Amino acid sequence: MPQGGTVVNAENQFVADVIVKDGLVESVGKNLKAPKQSIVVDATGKYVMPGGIDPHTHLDAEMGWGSKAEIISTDDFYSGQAAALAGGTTMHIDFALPIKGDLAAGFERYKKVAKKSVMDYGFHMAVTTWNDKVASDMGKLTKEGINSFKFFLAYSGSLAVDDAQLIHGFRRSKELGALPIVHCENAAALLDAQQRTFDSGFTGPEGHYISRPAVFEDEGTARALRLAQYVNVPVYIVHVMSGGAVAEIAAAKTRGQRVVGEAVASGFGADEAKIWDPDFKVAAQYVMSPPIRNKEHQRQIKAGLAGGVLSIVATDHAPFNSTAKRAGLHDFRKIPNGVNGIEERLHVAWDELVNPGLITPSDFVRLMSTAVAQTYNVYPRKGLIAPGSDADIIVFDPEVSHTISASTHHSRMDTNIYEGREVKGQVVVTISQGKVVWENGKLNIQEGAGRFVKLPVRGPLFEGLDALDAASVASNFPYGTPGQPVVRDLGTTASKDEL
Ligand SMILES: NC(=O)NCCC(=O)O
Ligand SMILES: [Zn+2]
Ligand SMILES: [Zn+2]
Repeated sequence: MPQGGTVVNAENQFVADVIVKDGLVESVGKNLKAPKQSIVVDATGKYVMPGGIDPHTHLDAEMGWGSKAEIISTDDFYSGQAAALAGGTTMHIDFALPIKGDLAAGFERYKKVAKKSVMDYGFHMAVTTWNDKVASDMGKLTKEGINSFKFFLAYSGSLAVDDAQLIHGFRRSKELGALPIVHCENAAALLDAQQRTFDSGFTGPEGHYISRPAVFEDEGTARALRLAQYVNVPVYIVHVMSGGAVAEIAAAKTRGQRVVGEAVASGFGADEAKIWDPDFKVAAQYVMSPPIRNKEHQRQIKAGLAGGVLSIVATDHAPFNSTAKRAGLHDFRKIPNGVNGIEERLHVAWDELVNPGLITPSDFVRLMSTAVAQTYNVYPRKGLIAPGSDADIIVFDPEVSHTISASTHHSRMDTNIYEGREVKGQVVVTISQGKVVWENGKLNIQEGAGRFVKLPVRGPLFEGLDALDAASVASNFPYGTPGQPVVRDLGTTASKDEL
């Protein structure tokens, strides 16, 4: 297996050989003798890293994301994962969506469509309403390998929850030791701004950008964080796209909250001006929510990643091809929201973060793989190159340049938001479950070889929360006995004006 390369884990990097056996890393060290029949990959002068883990994808997603049209995303679990492997991602966590609010029915559908998988995957479950069955299904799903629940504060009328439902969801997630995940935007302000923007004649994709100013994301992020503080539950903020949201997360962490901030490659590696392109096909592919913002926001997101305020880089790969995007030809509110990224994530992040010296290769491994494995409690099985860990490994050549294009990518998308971008650094070999699945620009994958990775609840993020609970109870009872109601003599007969 990889010989002579520089092994890079989140904590360190060192020159070593890696021996793989039966899908696991057997040994890591210098001058190891490769067992007979084993495949040797010459990694001299290259990096050998844990396979990427993308915690935010929407394959075979039966939602138009804001467009309300029942549109299915262009990549299914076969094509999306093929693209992932070609880009060095060896596991992803997809968002199972409820069917008419029914979590159990939604999860059954996703288990079926995932059968065509070629690599390991997990699931989050989205919660889009609140009732006793939702609360009960959340408990059942944690027994089936789901340890995180998604709440959208946007997409009114389809996926959005209100504050009361969010508080219920936070409380139930905490009870279960499951991580609540939030899409943060202000739904009411969005509806107001979208209507006013459309009425002002901005019906094209640029109307999407105009009607989702950063303040809506900043407010939604602050609200989600404060309600998580109220419930005292760890919280994961998806696709942070604004500098204000980065600042809200930094403030929450400073006051002691347990927050995982997620960036997405498009949030710091795509050109926000393209949504103004006169060609609808070009512009519409950049419609995602929250929108791709300007270079100053992108700078703050990169600083957040380099400085540890943001912990993870994902993609939010929600691929809708140019035909699907035409649902909003005359009304930007009907354009299915989403961009590609599952194949480009490592390349764009390396080019934007490592090549300019903002982060080290070890930081890169942490952001792209290790922090995801730790957040979702599958470390060190995943996210590490060490004996006993899964043999999900990539060989990365930092010297090779290549150009990103829909004409060569492995997604079924007919567009690519990074079209024509030249990047320095490329995944040249991907090993998944101990097998070489990507080498010399060729995939060698097998439908059905993918495994559903059950994600355990009550990971490290939930350790010691009760002590915090006790402290917040005490701080709410500056007088009297914490937790004890005050006993008063209210007399026995109500006065006549009280009757
Ligand atoms: N982000 C986006 O525009 N589409 C995917 C759905 C979501 O994550 O909001
Ligand atoms: Zn979202
Ligand atoms: Zn998403």
